[in-house]
Amino acid sequence: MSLLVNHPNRVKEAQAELDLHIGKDRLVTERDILNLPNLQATVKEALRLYPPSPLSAQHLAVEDCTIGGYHVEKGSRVVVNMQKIQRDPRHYELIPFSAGRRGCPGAAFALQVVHLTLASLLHAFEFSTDAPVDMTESSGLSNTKLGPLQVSLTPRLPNHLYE
Ligand code: HEM
Repeated sequence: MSLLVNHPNRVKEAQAELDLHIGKDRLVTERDILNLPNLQATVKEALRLYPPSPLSAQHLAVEDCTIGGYHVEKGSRVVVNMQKIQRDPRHYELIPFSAGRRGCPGAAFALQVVHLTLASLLHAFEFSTDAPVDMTESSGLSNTKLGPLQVSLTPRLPNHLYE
């Protein structure tokens, strides 16, 4: 949402897609998400630039192995810097939920909730701020904005849909 507020044209694009597929006479439902490629791309880009978990969990090497040309000794603990990889054009991969056998088992559920929440907010409200949103991140294992997001919301659907 913070990224979108800083890119008003992308908000307009996302809202145009919502108005086309859903209209203004009803609210978004989970079934609509498949028809919203622009919304899905927006979520992917936000997860690429600001993965909620920038580093993977620690993974223990159970045997000697080679990763990307580096020798990893049995017993080593390996942490993957996913945020760095996602921003590096030489190694670009979209892996906000990590990957492989120990990748996030909640990924499908998380995406379902994020898509529906973002779509519902964009469909139902216009967003405005006095100044660009400060994207400074706090330090820590999870990726949190240093300051809260403060925006003014204006309804953009008929009154009865907010009852
Ligand atoms: C946008 C939301 C979420 C993101 C970005 C995320 C990301 C991650 C990441 C990066 C890992 C580490 C995987 C690894 O190191 O290989 C992880 C692990 C895990 N996540 Fe999520 N997660 C999210 C939401 C959820 C939800 C909603 C659930 C449960 C309903 C969940 C349950 C778990 C569990 C149980 C693990 C540990 C898996 C294991 O060690 O085998 N996550 N998640």
